[in-house]
Amino acid sequence: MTNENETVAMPDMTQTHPLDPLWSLSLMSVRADALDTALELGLFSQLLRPQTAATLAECTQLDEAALQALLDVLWSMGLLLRRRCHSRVPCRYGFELAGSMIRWLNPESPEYCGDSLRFRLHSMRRFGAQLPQLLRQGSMAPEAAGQSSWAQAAQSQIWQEQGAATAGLAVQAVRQLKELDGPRRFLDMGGGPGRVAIALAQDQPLWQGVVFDQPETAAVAGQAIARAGLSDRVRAQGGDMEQTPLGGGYDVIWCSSVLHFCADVPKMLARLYEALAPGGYLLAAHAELPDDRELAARILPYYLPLRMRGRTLWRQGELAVMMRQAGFGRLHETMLESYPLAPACLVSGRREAA
Ligand SMILES: C[S@@+](CC[C@H](N)C(=O)[O-])C[C@H]1O[C@@H](n2cnc3c(N)ncnc32)[C@H](O)[C@@H]1O
Repeated sequence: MTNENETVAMPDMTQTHPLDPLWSLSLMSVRADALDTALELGLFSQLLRPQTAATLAECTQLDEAALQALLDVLWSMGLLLRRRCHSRVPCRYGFELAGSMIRWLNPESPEYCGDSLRFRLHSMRRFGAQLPQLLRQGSMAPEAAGQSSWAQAAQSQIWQEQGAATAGLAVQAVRQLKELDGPRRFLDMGGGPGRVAIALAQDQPLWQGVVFDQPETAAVAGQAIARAGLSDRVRAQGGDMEQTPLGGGYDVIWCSSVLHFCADVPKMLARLYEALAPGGYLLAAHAELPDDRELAARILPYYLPLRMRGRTLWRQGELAVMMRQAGFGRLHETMLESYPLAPACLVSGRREAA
């Protein structure tokens, strides 16, 4: 109820409302639930061929009217194609998984990402629910993600995200390096399940490589390397990156989303520098806190849990400065727009030839 003295906002009919970005948050949450539900119920594999809500309801034993409404939402999200079946009323539509989504959402595809999508959604929601408590009580324990959870992640979401994005980005970054013809050696530091290393070895048939990670995760990588038939050129090594000898003479070290977990980053960068052969490159891909607000909006939500665990997200450019201080030359920064979940900055640096 308003009284005479209260004012009423007069929105501009032709513009979106200033509250639109906040209203969108609730709508986004429904979209996320729609995707989560479709993945949980295995709807996308049923939608590899065209289906109406009625035929899909019959084979899935789901409610037709509810399914119709869900399919419309999935179509509006660009996940399904929708075609009108007949020119009659009420009109019927056939739905089918959109061609651009088949590689990510068909469970039979080697690039299937359904588990990682669901995992990220659920873990972000769990974290979000703890926010008030975290603000009252202070940071979460830094070791909330212990060795076993990294090994588990390596078998599911990290494997899928490496297949969807990280491995391809690493291959492209390595191809751009100069003076690296012939047989070379690479290290994937904190490489998780090893899909990046597998892709690098497949792209560079003369190269040999090592995936270094904590022992339980390195075991997961070792199995993947064996399945890929690459055990003669790539091996997995278990250890603690800050303590265990890393070997030496590497021509390329790839290191993505790992340095956040180091207690002493300058010391770790010095170790990586020492592990390189003269003329070798470190390629370090990590999210940074950008100065640009819109870019920050894409990055900060994903890294809020990490920061609340007391881990560091460097300000834009800080990693490059630390690399320079560690002795790296030819520093170059590239924004990786298609890094999993949020953009990251790839900083490359060279151990200059003696
Ligand atoms: C966010 S994941 C990144 C995995 C991979 N580099 C990628 O970009 O997909 C971080 C990785 O660092 C590894 N890691 C964390 N602390 C480590 C340590 N002290 N020694 C070795 N590896 C560690 C984890 O086991 C995990 O595989």
